[in-house]
Amino acid sequence: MRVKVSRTSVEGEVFAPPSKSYTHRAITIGSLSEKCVVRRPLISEDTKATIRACKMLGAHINEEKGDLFIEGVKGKPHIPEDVIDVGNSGTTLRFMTAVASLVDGVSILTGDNSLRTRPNGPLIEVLHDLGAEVISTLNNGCAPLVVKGGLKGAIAKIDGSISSQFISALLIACPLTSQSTTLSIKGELRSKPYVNVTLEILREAGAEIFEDSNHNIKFIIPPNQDYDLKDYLVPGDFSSASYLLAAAAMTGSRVVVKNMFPSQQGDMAIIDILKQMGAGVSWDKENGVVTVNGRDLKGVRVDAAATPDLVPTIAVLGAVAEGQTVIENAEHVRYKETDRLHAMAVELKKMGVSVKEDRDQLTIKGGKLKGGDLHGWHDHRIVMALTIAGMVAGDTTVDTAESIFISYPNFFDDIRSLGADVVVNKQ
Ligand SMILES: O=C(O)C1=C[C@@H](OP(=O)(O)O)[C@@H](O)[C@H](O)C1
Ligand SMILES: C=C(OP(=O)(O)O)C(=O)O
Repeated sequence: MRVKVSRTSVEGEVFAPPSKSYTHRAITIGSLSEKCVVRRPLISEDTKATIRACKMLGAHINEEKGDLFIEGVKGKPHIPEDVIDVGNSGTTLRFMTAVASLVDGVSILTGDNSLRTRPNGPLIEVLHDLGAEVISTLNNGCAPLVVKGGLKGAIAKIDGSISSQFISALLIACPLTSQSTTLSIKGELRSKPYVNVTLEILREAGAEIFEDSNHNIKFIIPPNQDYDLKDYLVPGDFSSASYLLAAAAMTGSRVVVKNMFPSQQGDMAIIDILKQMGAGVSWDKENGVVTVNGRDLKGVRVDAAATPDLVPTIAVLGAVAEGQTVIENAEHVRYKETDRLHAMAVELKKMGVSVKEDRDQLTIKGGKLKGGDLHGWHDHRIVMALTIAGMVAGDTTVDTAESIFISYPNFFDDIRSLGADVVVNKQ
């Protein structure tokens, strides 16, 4: 699928889609509970992968009027009857690898071409230390993964620099084992807010996990716990909303985004980043309403350690801002659906922008964008970021646009409802 984007501004109100991260966790933890209703979940390709995997592991999940009704496995997932295909979803792979480690038997997990390049080494090692056996069939730490259950508690350490999803996965599985676990994080924990999202929902489900952040972060997890996530309303997604807010900021327009209540999402940082860049932004937290008034933007220095999913958005903002934008502490952004630092550098250069790519950062000199035929890299966040850049440049096409179905299926409808001239060509 290819989109053709013409130069346009945006104006109006839109309701942000539900959070992908909260939805994955609510379905997973709901499936490990006895009964659960997940209200207003995100239904997208990635969250469908989690629904599929949880069903394979024994949960019954029905969708009714947009809500998910789950009859769960009460902490005891079943042996899956077939290979679990998680598609493009890294979150699903990491969470289900840990959940499969609780199964009394063998599970096999795989996914699409992109998913099968993503690293899992630290998770595989620590699951082994905790009593399960996980084999990467190609011995490269990537899926396909064969998981032989037997997870028990222990004292273990894990590298936090590649993906926080490893830690979230362990926090979900370990409370259900028969021995206590102490999990220490080696080095810096990147994407930490996502661990806080996990802890928030686990605690809502009644789990007890203690965090000690004195030196390195350490989690102490008592054994033999039960989950009881009864009724969970998924909040709006700040990563998805970032494209709408940035579109207004970049095109000098006014947009109101609703369903933006405060939560544990690190990507709420987009609001401060836009303010620092000079956009007019107000956030009515009580009513969950963010209003952006676009103005001339100036370059900014952003530490992306906690907010990797904002990087494509910040990169296009930097590309139209006056002066230099530096996105630092971003090496983990290379381990996503694609190497997003490289992808954004390549595509912005096609638009005439000066970009310097280092291992851990991008340095962007903002200026005038020129339109072009851009590659979306089969990556939803690259496609959405390039689409809004195209609204400034005009005369732009972006291919592999179907990847928006991974996290924000209504993205083109929403941006068009704000007046953007974006034509979707299904071929
Ligand atoms: O746990 C989650 O829901 C996520 C964690 C982040 O990944 P990493 O922890 O791998 O950086 C983020 O990039 C991803 O989109 C969603
Ligand atoms: C990286 C992402 O998700 P996941 O890791 O679940 O594939 C994302 O949504 O940008």
